[in-house]
Amino acid sequence: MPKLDPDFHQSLATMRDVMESADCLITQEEVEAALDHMAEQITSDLGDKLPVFYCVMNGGLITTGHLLTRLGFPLEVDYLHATRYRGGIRGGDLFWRVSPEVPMADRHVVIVDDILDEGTTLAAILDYCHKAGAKSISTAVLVDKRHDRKAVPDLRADYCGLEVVDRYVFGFGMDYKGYWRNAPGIFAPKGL
Ligand SMILES: O=P(O)(O)OC[C@H]1O[C@H](OP(=O)(O)OP(=O)(O)O)[C@H](O)[C@@H]1O
Ligand SMILES: Nc1nc2[nH]cnc2c(=O)[nH]1
Repeated sequence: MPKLDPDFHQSLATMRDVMESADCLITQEEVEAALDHMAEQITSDLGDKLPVFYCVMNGGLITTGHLLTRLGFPLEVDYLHATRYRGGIRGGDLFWRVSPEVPMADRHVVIVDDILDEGTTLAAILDYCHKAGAKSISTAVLVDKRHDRKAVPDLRADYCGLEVVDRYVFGFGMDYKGYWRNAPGIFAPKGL
């Protein structure tokens, strides 16, 4: 019989406990309503522009999927992978893992991410889009975290679903130490 790995069981128990004891900040119903509203605004602004949507992996995956199925107009989808938290709960230098494949030049570009926190990630991606010659650049984030530590003062997304308090959050694409991106709503670990 194979030996059981004690670290595995410890991690499983810890991650179950994180979810069970977490505070639910935003319910799935509230997230869905926010996505409906974002989709209406985006449709009205970009519905006749054949835009390209770029998902910021990994966190943007779930927001992008839910948002795109609400958009009833022709669009293209691509992704880019830039990360600065890399499984931790504090941001570091931005690391570009994968650059976009669909060229941005002369296109209406929409960047989709899960969260605008300090804004370092979004600011760097905006810079990339400008340099790549996008015709217009729009940003869509599911949540904006309320605090005064933005990398660029007053940095905002063009389309923002919800605001969250200044706590480390997970769910709907956002991870806690790599886990629980699948949590259906937005949660904060107890005590964080
Ligand atoms: O506004 P900022 O403080 O720059 O943080 C926001 C970014 O942080 C998260 O990504 P992360 O680097 O954790 O990578 P991930 O998408 O793989 O979780 C999130 O998905 C955003 O892209
Ligand atoms: N999961 C997660 N990722 C982040 N990236 C920046 N802020 C956050 C946060 O609060 N939660």
